[in-house]
Amino acid sequence: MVKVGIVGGTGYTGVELLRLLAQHPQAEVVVITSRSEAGVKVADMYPNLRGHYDQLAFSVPDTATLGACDVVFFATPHGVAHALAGELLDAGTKVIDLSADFRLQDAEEWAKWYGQPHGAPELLPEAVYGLAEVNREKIKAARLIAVAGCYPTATQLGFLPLLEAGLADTSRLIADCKSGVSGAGRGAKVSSLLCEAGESMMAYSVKGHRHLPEIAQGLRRASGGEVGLTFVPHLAPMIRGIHATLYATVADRSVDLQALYEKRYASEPFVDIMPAGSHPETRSVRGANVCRIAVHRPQGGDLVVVLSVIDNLVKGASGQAVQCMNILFGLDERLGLSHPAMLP
Ligand SMILES: NC(=O)C1=CN([C@@H]2O[C@H](COP(=O)(O)OP(=O)(O)OC[C@H]3O[C@@H](n4cnc5c(N)ncnc54)[C@H](OP(=O)(O)O)[C@@H]3O)[C@@H](O)[C@H]2O)C=CC1
Ligand SMILES: CC(=O)N[C@@H](CCC(=O)OP(=O)(O)O)C(=O)O
Repeated sequence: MVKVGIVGGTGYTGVELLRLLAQHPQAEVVVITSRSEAGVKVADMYPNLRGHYDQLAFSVPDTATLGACDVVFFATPHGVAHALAGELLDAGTKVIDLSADFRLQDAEEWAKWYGQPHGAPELLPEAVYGLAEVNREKIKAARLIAVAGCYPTATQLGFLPLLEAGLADTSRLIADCKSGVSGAGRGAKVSSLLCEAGESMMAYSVKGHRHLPEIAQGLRRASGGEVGLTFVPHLAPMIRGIHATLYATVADRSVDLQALYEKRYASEPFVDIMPAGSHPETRSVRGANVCRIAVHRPQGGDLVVVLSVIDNLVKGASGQAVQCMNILFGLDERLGLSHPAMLP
């Protein structure tokens, strides 16, 4: 059994980790932290977990207790893992960080986008970007994993086959993405209220969103050169889900894009290339660790449109983190993650 600790157990990604790990046959959550709910039993706060974690209670973060775990997940706001990861790694505990603390390789770029100095630049060289579909071998040997962000997961998985094959004009890529409101976290915010987010939709951070450098970093790695990316996120009136509509110019009209995508992801357990002409819905991945992709070339022209959907809390965060844990500990990658999505 892998002994698991979770820092930040009361947020949406923390409780989603608990839900997924409740069915994991080879992992046991032994520590879960919350400063505000210390002493409260997990199943008293989250009744969906009754019968699964009846003895487990929140405790204040303590590196000695967390350091006795095999792996610690950080489901915390940006900056928290910077402060604690080093001590845990020294204690021999693996760290899987769901925040963006170690996703950007350049500490100065991180500071620019996150508005604070990077708190642990010395750990950046060993941090492995947690997107199994590009980094599986590195994840196997990692101590510190920076789980890919939600928009970056949907966007990178959608663009990768085109970029790796050198088919797209990388100077002009467009990612038009919609997210459910749970992407904003559980903290109270006016913009997350039902009366603000329901029955309405809006773009935000068009000038520059902090996921732009993360996506661009991944696309540069895939294409082997600079990329020109326009990324526009939108808040959509749903709870879970990301829908990415991706645009790229592919001058060679003879390429069989369906075959290209099917081949690229043929051995990936969590990427589903849908039949030609499909329109994947976010509800088809709700609760599941799956990215469903459809590739289109409208009117047979130069412009390729890729549709990519994930559940932001599963393949975009906690499911992806469990997938990384499975790889890291030499387990079957699908453990705890093979359930289908919820419909309706
Ligand atoms: N929501 C989403 O769809 C996605 C979120 N993420 C990332 O995952 C992380 C968590 O997100 P989410 O679950 O939405 O976050 P929330 O804001 O909902 O939850 C944050 C959790 O962190 C704890 N926490 C806050 N400050 C500290 C601190 N200084 N030290 C220790 N614990 C702290 C809180 O508990 P307490 O204050 O009681 O200690 C709480 O349990 C974020 O970095 C987010 O960007 C990544 C992908 C998708
Ligand atoms: C709808 C919404 O607000 N989404 C969040 C992104 C989700 C998230 O938490 O970002 P990380 O993956 O970097 O952790 C945002 O735009 O800031």
